[in-house]
Amino acid sequence: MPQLTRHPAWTSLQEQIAPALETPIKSLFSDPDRFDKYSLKVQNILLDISRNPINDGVMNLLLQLVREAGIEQWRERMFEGDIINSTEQRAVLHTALRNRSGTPVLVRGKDVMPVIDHELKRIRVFVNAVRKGRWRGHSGKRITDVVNIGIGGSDLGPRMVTQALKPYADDTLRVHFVSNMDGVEIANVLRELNPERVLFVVASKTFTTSETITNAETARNWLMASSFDRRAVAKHFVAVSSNVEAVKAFGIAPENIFQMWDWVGGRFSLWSAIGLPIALYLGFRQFEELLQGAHDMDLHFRNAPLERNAPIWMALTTLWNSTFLGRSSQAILPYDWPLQKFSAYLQQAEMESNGKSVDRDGNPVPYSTGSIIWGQLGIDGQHAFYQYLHQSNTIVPADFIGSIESSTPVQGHHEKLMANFFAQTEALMAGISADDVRRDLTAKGMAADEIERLIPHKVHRGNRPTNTLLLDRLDPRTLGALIALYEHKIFILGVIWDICSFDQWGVELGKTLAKNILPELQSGEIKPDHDDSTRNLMQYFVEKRRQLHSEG
Ligand SMILES: O=P(O)(O)OC[C@H]1O[C@](O)(CO)[C@@H](O)[C@@H]1O
Repeated sequence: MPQLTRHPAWTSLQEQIAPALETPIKSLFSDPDRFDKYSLKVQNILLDISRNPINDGVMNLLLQLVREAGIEQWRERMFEGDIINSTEQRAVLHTALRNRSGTPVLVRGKDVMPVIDHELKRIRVFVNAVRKGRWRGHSGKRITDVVNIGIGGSDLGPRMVTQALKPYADDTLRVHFVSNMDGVEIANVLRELNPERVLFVVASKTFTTSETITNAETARNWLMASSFDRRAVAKHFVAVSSNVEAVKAFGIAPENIFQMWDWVGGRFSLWSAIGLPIALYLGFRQFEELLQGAHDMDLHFRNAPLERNAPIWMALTTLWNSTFLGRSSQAILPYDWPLQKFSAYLQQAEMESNGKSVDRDGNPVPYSTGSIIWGQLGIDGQHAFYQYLHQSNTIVPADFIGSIESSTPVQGHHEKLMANFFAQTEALMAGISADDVRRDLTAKGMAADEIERLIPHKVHRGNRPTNTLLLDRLDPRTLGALIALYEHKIFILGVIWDICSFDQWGVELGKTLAKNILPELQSGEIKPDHDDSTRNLMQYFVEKRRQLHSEG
């Protein structure tokens, strides 16, 4: 498979860079059909990409490029369970986890749907038992609180979704999340809980992740300290993992282990038993709705023509803005309070997947790959970093996500929120010229010399690209579709960039070094083979710590 730069469309697109940078986006709207051409409705999501520096010629070339990169073949290979995670020799089948169509999916000739359905059934039975009070704590009390212990993909998905769908939860169970190695987090969570009524879900695909195992051990000690016998673990701990032996060694009974498989990447795993906290919190039916929404998006991605295919559009706008126009970051800006964690979730999904610099064959790629994903709730961001978005010299393409109906309507709020939503994307594209500033200030009666002094500060150059995603409302099905939309975008970009989006070797080196450093911090004997800075800092840490301890 040739690298991106060898495709004919790559060369043609290079010639389009200068004109795209010189052409104001708003001038592209001289085409009266632009909005219709560059917006589409998929499930309950209206996607508008018209405010990007992309004209019809560029769009055609981008579509040619994605075809030349073999997206149609790669897409089928993914859905069909082919081994496309080449460095780990694995299939990539988060789509099978939400396959509601009843069709088989073969991995190395074996249908994986029966094991997926079996595990889903186990989740349903377990969730119903806990929620209805048939599954009780060791002392016979009803479970009231679920604590998910996991990190990265074993945390961010369930954490984001449970928050996003809070309006759909009842009062049956509370959920809490512990991911951080800093003991402050677990201490804060445990302080609020009654050990007789807690269910811990230890979520770790590998069950070797040091943060998770450390937190799980602390939770188990806390449980034991409250005068329970060891058998209590069976009623208060379940695990989700593909490493059954390690979970058993930890002391969790085999019947309390929910399975995941090596063909599910951690950051794509909320559709598996990693979603257990979601199902416990919302009930199994709502979890199924989430799966259904994602499956509907899968069908759209698989079947809609590339010309009007939402994940393809999302990928192409990012590709054009980043690899071609050099805009290396992308802001995710939800105007839906429940989507608070959405940018953090996408940060892992996209940056862990596409932050690569060699192609599938290990050759360096001569172009930038994955964007820097960041963001927060848009309305709060307006009072924090939007100044930068509007007037700095760095252009940050942004996705604006809002809903037509609030999932928790409160009189007088939603229109005001959405007025800001529409205003910001309009301002980012259109800006305000010196003439307009002059006219405004003159109308306000300001003195001419004062006006001229202020003009350069008040001008907004505009021309900043945005995508708008307008949801009917943030319900489980729509959220499922929204997440799947971004997952496919990530996949498509990986195909175009010719990188392996499904491994994450870049997280390993730091983990290995931390393992080596730990005994040195514990013993206080710092080895000479660190670089000077690391050695001196560790030495300072050890000595200062000793001193602080001795001072009490
Ligand atoms: O589920 P596990 O195996 O504990 O891994 C947690 C996270 O750690 C990572 O491997 C990165 O360190 C992620 O890819 C993963 O989501």
